[in-house]
Amino acid sequence: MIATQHVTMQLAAGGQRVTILDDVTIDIPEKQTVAIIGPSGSGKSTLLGLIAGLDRPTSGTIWLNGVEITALTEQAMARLRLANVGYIFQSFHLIPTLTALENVSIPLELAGDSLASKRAEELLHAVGLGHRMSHYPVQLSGGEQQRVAVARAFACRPPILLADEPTGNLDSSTGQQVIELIMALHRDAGTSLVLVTHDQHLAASMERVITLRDGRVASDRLASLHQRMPDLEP
Ligand SMILES: Nc1ncnc2c1ncn2[C@@H]1O[C@H](COP(=O)(O)OP(=O)(O)OP(=O)(O)O)[C@@H](O)[C@H]1O
Repeated sequence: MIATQHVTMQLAAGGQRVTILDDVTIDIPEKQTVAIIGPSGSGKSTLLGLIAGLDRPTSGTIWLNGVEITALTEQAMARLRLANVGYIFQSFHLIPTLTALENVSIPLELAGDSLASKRAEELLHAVGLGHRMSHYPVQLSGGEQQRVAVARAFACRPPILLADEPTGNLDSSTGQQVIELIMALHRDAGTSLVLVTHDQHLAASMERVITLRDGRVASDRLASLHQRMPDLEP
């Protein structure tokens, strides 16, 4: 479903070339839940952005749903992203001049859905915001804005959901509600879920935990069911 092969990312900073990702090879099957963890600056967000096709690696290849995205034009990449990838940002990234309903409708309209507005309404009801549809982002709390962003990310029923510290700007109980919402939608829609987080507890609830250090994969572990659900009887 998601594969990176020998992905390296270098950027110029202060007149020097800095290696941000170094030979990253990972393979994520359909429907798997994955946490990417690691120290600040280890390359987590950069890797997620490359998987989403928001940027291109210096070398190496990336495959989404059987397509080598590193070989696509910008236009083809945008089309593929719309159909395959939902992305949730730490700071919500809603369009401030559009209402909640319009923010969720946009990807559906871009995908040519003739019932975009109706489907966006259903999604906002599903995330508990049926009473906030005509509110602008500034009129919504952080948790509400993130729920709109979650509805938007799931709008086109993408097979891949990427989230970059989705609870980073929320208090712990609001963050927990947003995670429960993401997990419920993930289960319903059968998406793969790749989540960057600093939260060890959240990481431990994913099926697999990939740790980056200095731009390299330092460890890649499948969690046992007991680690993920400690209350389960042996
Ligand atoms: N446009 C850029 N130009 C130069 N260096 C960059 C650029 N973007 C990111 N970096 C550097 O790349 C490294 C990795 O950044 P990245 O945001 O991927 O790390 P991260 O693991 O997500 O960090 P955090 O947990 O703090 O969000 C950092 O050292 C950062 O300073």
